[in-house]
Amino acid sequence: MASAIEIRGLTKSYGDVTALDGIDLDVPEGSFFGLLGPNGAGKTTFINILVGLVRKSGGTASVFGYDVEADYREARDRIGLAPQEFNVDRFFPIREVLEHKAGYHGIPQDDARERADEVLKRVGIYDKRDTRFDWLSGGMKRRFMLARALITDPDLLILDEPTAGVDVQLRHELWETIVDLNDQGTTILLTTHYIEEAERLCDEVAILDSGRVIEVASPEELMDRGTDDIVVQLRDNPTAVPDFEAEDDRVESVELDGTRLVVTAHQGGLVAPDVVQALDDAGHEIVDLEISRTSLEEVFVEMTRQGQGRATMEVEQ
Ligand SMILES: Nc1ncnc2c1ncn2[C@@H]1O[C@H](COP(=O)(O)OP(=O)(O)OP(=O)(O)O)[C@@H](O)[C@H]1O
Repeated sequence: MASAIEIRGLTKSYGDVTALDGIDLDVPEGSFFGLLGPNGAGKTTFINILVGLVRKSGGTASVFGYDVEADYREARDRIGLAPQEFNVDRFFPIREVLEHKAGYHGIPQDDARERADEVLKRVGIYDKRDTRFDWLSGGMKRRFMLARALITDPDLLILDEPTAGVDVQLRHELWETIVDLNDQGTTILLTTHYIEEAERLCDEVAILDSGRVIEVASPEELMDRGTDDIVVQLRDNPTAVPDFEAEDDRVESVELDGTRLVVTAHQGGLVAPDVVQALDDAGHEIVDLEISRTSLEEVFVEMTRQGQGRATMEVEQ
């Protein structure tokens, strides 16, 4: 599949600080791609290089085959960016802000009005079209940021923490809108501190830590790397249970505490039936069984722990 984003040996230094330390990355066209990393990992720097706000120190970066510096205009016109910060002109009605933005990207005035109305409807704030940005609620501001990113009908939509600080209801609405866009072919690059967001939405995630890509995988693959707990409640009080560790190399540890048995294993869902069978064969009656899956968050924290312990991810409340 062609790449929407192709990065080779990308570096960026701010004086003594190395923000990006030789990144290689391919984001396939049409994918929903997550960029995860603790604070200071280099995510914003990466995005800013793609949209021409920051000049790279070395390496190459292209968007749909256009170099982000040499072919700046072509590359930039294909990208819609919803940044973390509200960098919006606050003195004009939001529909006008959108029309200006469209004009800047070469969209004729009549089409610009039509597009502005369309994207405002799409994100559900059309009735606020004559309101100034400052007068919108926090959630409406987030919606507006998405509308502004969509005004040029981009092939690549970059969302830098699009749901930061919004309530659960709106988060789900924004997710729906974004998934719709992806279904229609828009490539999405998402950074988020909400691990659940990445887990739900992304086909693939890259984990960035201290300016390096330490992993690229699907959320499922990453979760399979962690261990799950198979918790079995037995009726009797056995002194010994079958040697699960010796029988299955996916099993990491076994702990028996009275009638409670905990088998910690990779791919717990697949190991559990064998555990049940072995216990049954050994004559133990099972009263209750529960599998607690490792979360992407646990895997993430483990992977980025070396990065000076700065991993600070939030969990949705
Ligand atoms: N303009 C700048 N001048 C100097 N250092 C900078 C500048 N911008 C970023 N940095 C540094 O580069 C590193 C990467 O920062 P960046 O903002 O890209 O990380 P991030 O992953 O987006 O973090 P966060 O999740 O906190 O937004 C950090 O050490 C940061 O302090």
